[in-house]
Amino acid sequence: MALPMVPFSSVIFHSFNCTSLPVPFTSHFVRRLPCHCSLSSHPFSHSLRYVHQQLLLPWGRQPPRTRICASITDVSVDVAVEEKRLPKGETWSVHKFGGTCVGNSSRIKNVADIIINDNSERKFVVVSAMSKVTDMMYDLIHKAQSRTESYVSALDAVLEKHSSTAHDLLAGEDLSTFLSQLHQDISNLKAMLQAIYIAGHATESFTDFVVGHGELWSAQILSLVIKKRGIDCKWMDAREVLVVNPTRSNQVDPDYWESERKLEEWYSLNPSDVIIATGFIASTRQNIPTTLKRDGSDFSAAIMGALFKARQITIWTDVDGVYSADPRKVGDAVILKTLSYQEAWEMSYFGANVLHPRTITPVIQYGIPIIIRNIFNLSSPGTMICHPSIIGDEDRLIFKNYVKGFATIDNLALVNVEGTGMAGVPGTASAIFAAVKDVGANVIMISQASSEHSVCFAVPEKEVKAVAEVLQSLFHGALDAGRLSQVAIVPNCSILAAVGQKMASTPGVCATLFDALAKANINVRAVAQGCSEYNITVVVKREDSIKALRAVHSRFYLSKTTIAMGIIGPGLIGSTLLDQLRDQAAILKAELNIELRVMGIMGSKLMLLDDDTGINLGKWRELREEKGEVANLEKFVQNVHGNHFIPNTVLVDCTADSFIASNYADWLRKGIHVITPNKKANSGPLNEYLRLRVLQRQSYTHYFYEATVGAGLPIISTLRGLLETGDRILQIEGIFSGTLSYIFNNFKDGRLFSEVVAEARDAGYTEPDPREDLSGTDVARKVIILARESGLKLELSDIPVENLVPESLRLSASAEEFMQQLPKFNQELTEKLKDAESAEEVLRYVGVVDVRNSKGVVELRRYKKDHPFAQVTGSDNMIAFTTRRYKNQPLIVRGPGAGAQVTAGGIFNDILRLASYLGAPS
Ligand SMILES: NC(=O)C1=CN([C@@H]2O[C@H](COP(=O)(O)OP(=O)(O)OC[C@H]3O[C@@H](n4cnc5c(N)ncnc54)[C@H](OP(=O)(O)O)[C@@H]3O)[C@@H](O)[C@H]2O)C=CC1
Ligand SMILES: N[C@@H](CC=O)C(=O)O
Ligand code: NA
Repeated sequence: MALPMVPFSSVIFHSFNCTSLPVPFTSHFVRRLPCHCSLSSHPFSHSLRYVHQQLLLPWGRQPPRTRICASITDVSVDVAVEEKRLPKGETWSVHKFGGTCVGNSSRIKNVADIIINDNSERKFVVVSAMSKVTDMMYDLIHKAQSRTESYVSALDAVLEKHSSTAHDLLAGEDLSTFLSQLHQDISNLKAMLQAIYIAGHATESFTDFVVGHGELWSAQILSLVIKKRGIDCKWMDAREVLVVNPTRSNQVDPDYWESERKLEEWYSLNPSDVIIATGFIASTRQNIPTTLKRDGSDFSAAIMGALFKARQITIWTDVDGVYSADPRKVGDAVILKTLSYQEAWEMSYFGANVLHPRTITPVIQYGIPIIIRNIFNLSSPGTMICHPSIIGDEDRLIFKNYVKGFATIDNLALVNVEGTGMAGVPGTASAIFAAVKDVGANVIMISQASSEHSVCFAVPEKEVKAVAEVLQSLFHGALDAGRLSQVAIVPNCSILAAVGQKMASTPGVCATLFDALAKANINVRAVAQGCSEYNITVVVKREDSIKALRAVHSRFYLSKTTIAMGIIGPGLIGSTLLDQLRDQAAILKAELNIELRVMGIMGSKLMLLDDDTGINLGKWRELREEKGEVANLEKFVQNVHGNHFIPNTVLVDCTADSFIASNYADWLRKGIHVITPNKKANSGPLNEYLRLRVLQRQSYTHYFYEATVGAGLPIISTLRGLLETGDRILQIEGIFSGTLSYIFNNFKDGRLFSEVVAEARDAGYTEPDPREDLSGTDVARKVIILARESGLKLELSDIPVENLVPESLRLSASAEEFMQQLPKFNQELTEKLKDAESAEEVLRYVGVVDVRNSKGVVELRRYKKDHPFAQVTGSDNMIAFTTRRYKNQPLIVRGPGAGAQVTAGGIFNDILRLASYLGAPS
């Protein structure tokens, strides 16, 4: 056969000899061939035009994408039919709009806008039924088969919903065409439901036929709305194209081959740049209507995307994208910009609101990206699920973070089959899981110790009873004989899964995960790491599930340390600390990724609580006035620690209160870190102190108290450093009181003692009650703290103290009264000063920890004017460590040892130390 000249490029031609043209071509062609004319007598062009016209007739219209050319010889006409095929690939994008997106008239309009406003490429649009319609349709079936007559009124409601939507959106011929189709469908459905009502039963295909109508109507309405706006647009009943085969597990597998063939056929008859198709519904090979089951419309979009080899598929929904964790559980969860197909797969398995895993399958082989976007927030770019190779450089870096998201599955139980008889016995695992399958339980995670002594797996809590019974009965012989020691059930468990590309093969990921859990005081019951490398799964107690999720999320994914803080005692030091936190917050966040959120501030009378993103430190004082409530320590701790989204809690005690200090042990036990400048706990009863230390060392909670000695000066840390590196402390001697240092540095040149004390108090050096300083008790507490730190087991009462408070003022009612009375006693101190001065000496109030002799002392001493202690000025502390290494020349730390700024700075430093212990970058 001679082929015609083919004037078209890059199109597919079928060539026919006119004698062998298939029906309907041949019949039309031959029938209409004018018998009066001989083909050869026609000029070529005329014949061609004629053949062209004739061959188009079978379609009854002009298919613009079908062109025919023919060459005519004396004996035959060679016809080439250009079957302009479905243009595939780059030029198409697939969009899927879920039920909420087309939930009412204005939303349908909005969808039309989205489609129309972007004419950059051809669009294949899959729509679900209007929201709630599928449920309404299932309800019709349910009512009819349970012989409830209200199916008739329920059907009327379906009719009303669609007819009123159509009236809102359409007019003229479009409206009447749609309404007539709608009425026709409704009357067919009525007949069908009546049959179901009579039979009291609906077959699966009847059901599928009925429920699929929601999509038929929404697709028709949307296509008419778009057409009304002047866009050429076709609607597709996907049952004419999508062919699926049912599987045993009540799912369906797409028949791509057949679907593609049907799609091309459909398209050649309905060519258009915008196609609106029904989601959810399909046909079997036998042409019986069926559905794609759960999440069917997403699946429809993915299959169509694969058939078109679309550039991308956009799933329009009502969330901004895929979150790094369930945002209802983790307030800091963020929208992921990208996810690999496998990551999306894993996330959805673990219950994240991503896509059903089967939705991803059709697109993987073509590497078609799926974008999840929020129709109600077009400014959000959404989450792209794609092959890692197509992610841009910036995102690729994020990809390298390895861990993408976290999810939990609750209400599980662990089953642990254990015993020596399992090792090396082939078939044990298979027997276990065959039995589990027989009772219909779903195994969610399996872990077998390499010693083969135990197989442990997780099943839904509601299935565990049956599993336990079947295993007990299966293995009762082995249990009786002792080959198996137990079939144990651990109820109330949850699974926490970390998902990320290559995560499982990257050094340090597991360690960080477990470290985050340990630091949040969470016990791990079982572990499984999929060989797929996309997932690490741990089993934790149900009640720890959210805490575990938050701990790993904040530690890992966000790589920032978020700490919930409660500040107790917003007095001089506490409020200065709050101001410092306020001023430094942005820098900490930007440079160290540390986020400190003050969730509560409590004084002795009022407290201010926040349970969201933390108290605004710019106006906490006003907020306390406005919203402050009666102080209640229990409620305060519960609010700060029980906060929903932050895994780590620290309570900062800025009081001088013994009762508050007596709670530390309880807080540490609860996993709350404690930081304080309050000396009461460490200088209180020895047994309580020792208990606190043991408790703290045994847990993963931290207790820091640098500011208890020398305020912001590094005294405790220096001592710790010496001890931990193996030095031995011989003596610690120093000026430990900022107040007394200030007093004796300024009590000269004829000044009055009481006047200088008042200055120290005004400067914020003194304790809330200055008698604590003047009595030497404050220094004695510091001596005890350092003595105990050095290993001495001393009580406060073991330290002899020289008390500078006049006897008669020791019992005066208040600090104020004491200050008023003090001037009466100036003479006594002035005489001591004169004595010292006349011997060319200075007075210094010192404390000594004599480690070699296990004792301490606090007293007012006289020093020669060239002694280092004589050189101090202002509120300086000077602490000299004499050690085995620093024997001839002591290690000296000197600087201001009291005052609001330096003390708050010392506490702040402890907070940052905690953050770095919890994983903040250093
Ligand atoms: N000043 C300094 O240079 C240094 C001080 N420190 C220590 O810092 C701590 C605070 O000192 P400072 O700020 O000067 O003292 P303040 O008296 O100024 O503040 C004490 C705060 O504690 C609150 N408070 C007291 N009892 C309770 C309670 N039972 N429950 C809740 N809140 C309570 C008070 O609340 P309210 O006002 O409502 O009564 C007040 O806000 C002390 O332990 C001190 O030893 C440590 C090193 C240096
Ligand atoms: N009142 C104390 C404050 C620091 O602990 C002092 O004066 O040193
Ligand atoms: Na200090």
